[in-house]
Amino acid sequence: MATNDLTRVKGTSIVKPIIYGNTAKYFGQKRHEDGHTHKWCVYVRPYVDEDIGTWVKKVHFKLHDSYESPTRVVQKPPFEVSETGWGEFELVIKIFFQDTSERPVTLYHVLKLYSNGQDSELSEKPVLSEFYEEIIFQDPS
Ligand SMILES: O=C(Nc1ccc(C(=O)N2CC(c3nccs3)C2)s1)[C@@H]1CCCN1
Repeated sequence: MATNDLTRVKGTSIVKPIIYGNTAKYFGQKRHEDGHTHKWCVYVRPYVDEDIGTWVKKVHFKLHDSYESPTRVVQKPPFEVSETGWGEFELVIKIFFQDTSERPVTLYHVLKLYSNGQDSELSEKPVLSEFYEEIIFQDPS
């Protein structure tokens, strides 16, 4: 059965594995105009190579309230937000599905900028913090 088959099959579930998290890179110095030190990208990606847009309608990324327009709505893949900043904070990621009968899924991710704990920003190496999650659709329509 194609994973996008829309006929409802009782007693079945469809598992859609995803990766979510962030990459970050130190500028090399603090930016004078705003004190920012890093660029970063937060994302939701499929674990396997597929068009995630066939089953994800949009993703909300809720940044810290000090950011302009802190709730970023991404309506098509790639589901990611790129920003700059100086610190680490918790983001809320809310995933909405093409099948509107499916409730959205909310994930929480602490933005990681420093490889070895707070303020160890001297590393020129990119930082990666990502997690595996399985979205399970019970008795999909
Ligand atoms: O860092 C932390 N919270 C942060 C919240 C927002 C941060 C940030 O990077 N930015 C706001 C954004 C702006 N730039 C200009 C105007 S608003 C750039 S950092 C916590 C505090 C203790 C440990 N972690």
